[in-house]
Amino acid sequence: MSTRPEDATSAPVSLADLEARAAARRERPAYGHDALIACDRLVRVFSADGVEVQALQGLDLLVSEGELMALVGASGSGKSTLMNILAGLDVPTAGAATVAGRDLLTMDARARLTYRREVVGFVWQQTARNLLPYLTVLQNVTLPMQLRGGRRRAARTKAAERLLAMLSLDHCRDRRPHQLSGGEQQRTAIAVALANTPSVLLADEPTGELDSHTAEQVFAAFRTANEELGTTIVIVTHDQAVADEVRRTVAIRDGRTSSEVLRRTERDAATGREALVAREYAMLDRAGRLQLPADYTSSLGMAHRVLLELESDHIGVWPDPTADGNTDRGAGDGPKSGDGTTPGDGTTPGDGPKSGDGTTPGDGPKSGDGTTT
Ligand SMILES: Nc1ncnc2c1ncn2[C@@H]1O[C@H](COP(=O)(O)OP(=O)(O)OP(=O)(O)O)[C@@H](O)[C@H]1O
Repeated sequence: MSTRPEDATSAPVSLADLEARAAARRERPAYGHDALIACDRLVRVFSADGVEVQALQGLDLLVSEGELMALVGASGSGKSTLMNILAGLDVPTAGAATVAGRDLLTMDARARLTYRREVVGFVWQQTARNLLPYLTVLQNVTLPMQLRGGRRRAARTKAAERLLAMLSLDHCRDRRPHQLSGGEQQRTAIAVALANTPSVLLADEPTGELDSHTAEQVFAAFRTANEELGTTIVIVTHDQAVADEVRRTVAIRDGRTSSEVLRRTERDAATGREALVAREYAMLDRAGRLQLPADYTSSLGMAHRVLLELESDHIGVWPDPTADGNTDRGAGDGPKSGDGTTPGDGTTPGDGPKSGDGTTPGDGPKSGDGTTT
């Protein structure tokens, strides 16, 4: 049975009730309080030739310590803008962003420099941006340690050699970047980015210029860093193979996080076989906004206005029955159960969670929905 908002009994609210609500809100932990990266309604507006471009339009993103995740999105969706902000190279117009407890909006120039040297490491697509051509691999890796200061030369060399060994680059130690393959250059870039043991490693299209086999090796280096050093890693990528390899892929659309794919290994109860199952989730932002996938809405002719119905365990979304082309159903008819439009009857997108399958609500659509790999 549906529970419409107007069904709720509206008892008078006393001043004491309001005070209790306000106190409960104050005591609630802040948004993203336990995340390593927390972006809260992040906005970045660029002005060029008198025209304003809203590159980020209230983007929310939380990344936990120790995660290895990918960011994907069409060209112009705002990925690089976000990465530049997280790297401390750009400042958002509005919103809030913290990384490892550093407030990215209020840092002064000095704090920003320390942040870039010690808290984040980055790997860019272009090798020229990652490595100094006239230094050897070992010198490239020890340079950030030297700039940070505090360690003797022998300790720096030892730490750099450990990183090179971890990333299978020992043989490249004394070579210059032009004497390395594309994959070795990017793995060296990872070693440089890890030199000062940052909390977060950011990578913008790190496999963009590599063939698939080499890209695999570079991705393996990120995984090694994540597993052996516990570094939190965020990779912007167009490479579906990379996106498929991580447990969490966040999609950015029009300057906001729009959907997430979470992957986990599940064992088939009947066969005992393990399989990687991927599920796509839509993101509900802090203002309660939800971006429905464009292919879902267009397949049902949804535009501008949709009908919502609150059920005990889900919310139904239906095309506006009063819109042109939907005149067969009267205004306000709403989706009645048993009329063939109720979720679960196989006619709604995604078909909703199935009952009796032993999974909890929120598990999302089951195999056969196109998201299972
Ligand atoms: N410095 C700038 N001045 C003006 N507009 C900018 C600037 N940087 C980015 N933009 C605009 O902001 C939007 C987001 O750009 P961004 O580079 O973040 O997208 P992206 O998702 O990284 O794209 P791509 O995958 O092509 O690199 C685009 O419309 C872009 O033109």
